[in-house]
Amino acid sequence: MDREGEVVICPIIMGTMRVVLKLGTSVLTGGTDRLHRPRLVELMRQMAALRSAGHEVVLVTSGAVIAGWEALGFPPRERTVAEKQVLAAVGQGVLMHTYAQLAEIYGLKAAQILLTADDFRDRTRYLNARTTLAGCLSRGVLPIINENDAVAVEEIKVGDNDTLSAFVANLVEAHLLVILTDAPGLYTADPRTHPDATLIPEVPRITPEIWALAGGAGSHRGTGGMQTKIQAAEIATRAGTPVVIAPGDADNAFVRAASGEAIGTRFLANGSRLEARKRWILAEIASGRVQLDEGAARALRERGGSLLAVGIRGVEGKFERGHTVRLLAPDGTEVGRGLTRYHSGDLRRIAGMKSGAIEAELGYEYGPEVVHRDDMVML
Ligand SMILES: Nc1ncnc2c1ncn2[C@@H]1O[C@H](COP(=O)(O)OP(=O)(O)O)[C@@H](O)[C@H]1O
Ligand SMILES: N[C@@H](CCC(=O)OP(=O)(O)O)C(=O)O
Repeated sequence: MDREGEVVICPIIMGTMRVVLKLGTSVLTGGTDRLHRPRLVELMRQMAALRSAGHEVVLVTSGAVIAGWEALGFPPRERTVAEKQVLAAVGQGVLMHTYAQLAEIYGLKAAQILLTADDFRDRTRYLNARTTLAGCLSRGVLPIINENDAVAVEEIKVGDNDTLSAFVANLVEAHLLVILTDAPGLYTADPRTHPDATLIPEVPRITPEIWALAGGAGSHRGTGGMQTKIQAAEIATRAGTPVVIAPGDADNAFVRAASGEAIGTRFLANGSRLEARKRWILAEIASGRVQLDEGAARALRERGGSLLAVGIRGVEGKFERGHTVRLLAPDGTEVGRGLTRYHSGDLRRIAGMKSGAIEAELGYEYGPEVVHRDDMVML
């Protein structure tokens, strides 16, 4: 294999970039019911080309369930959760073995990292995952991530790998997230059902109109269709990471997207890159909702204040101290997200109270700020 020649086709990108690549089932199968090996070879070649040009690549890959289907011979459709988990458990091994072999061809070592929602919710696990990923990258190892489907039940799952890839992009503070799929990008409507739909090359901001473009779940093999891809773009761009959704079968698609070439749809970063702690707050799955009154919403938005109990009108959901909650203005818009210092039961009791009354009500207090400014991300 002419590796030298292949590496040359990666155009020069200034500085070192850390790029997260997400490969959906649709790309890995090429529309079939099994892993499409030639396609995997080609994608690994592109990852190796970026690495050789001095960039860091983190792969988030689907494909465990489909590989399990290939190995065991029964399809995932209409199977119980336990049966799908068997497919994923068998398939993940096959998938990883395939990647490890391909990586070897290009002189790369691959590492498997399986994550679930708890790894983003729990600060210690989050930091552990970050350390492992950083260690892999600094040693030139290619981290290959999937959801830990074999053990994750619905309640603790991220649920789809588009969202997982955005969480990972946050975790590693990526400069770019590239999502390769079987569509040429975001279209004005689902191109499967609307042949006259056209490509949207750039999305400066994710508005309700953009959300409305996403049809339901995509192919019968994929999980979330375009909806979860827009959700991923929203999570990543809010933290300052641009996102490209591009066709996995296009020539050199990953390298071109990483090089800034116009391919697929590019979602521009929303503001500057967030600091690491705030990325964690954004990446975390919000456990509850706190409704603010007009004055509190204004204090947070205009004066950069912390949230005090007196400005809280209502509390929804069950959450512990230190969990992320959504902060909602009276009109229902999300003002921001932050780590709460009081659990949901306590917060219901002290909502609307002046700070001085908290201790008398609860018998203790964790300070006047329910969500401190330093633990908050404004949206
Ligand atoms: N507005 C849209 N633009 C492009 N594709 C869309 C749109 N709405 C829905 N889709 C569907 O999303 C599918 C890709 O999602 P999915 O099947 O989950 O792929 P993957 O396995 O790559 O995650 C496309 O095949 C397409 O049919
Ligand atoms: N974790 C699953 C894939 C879940 C998923 O989101 O799939 P896809 O929509 O194809 O990216 C698997 O490995 O089969």
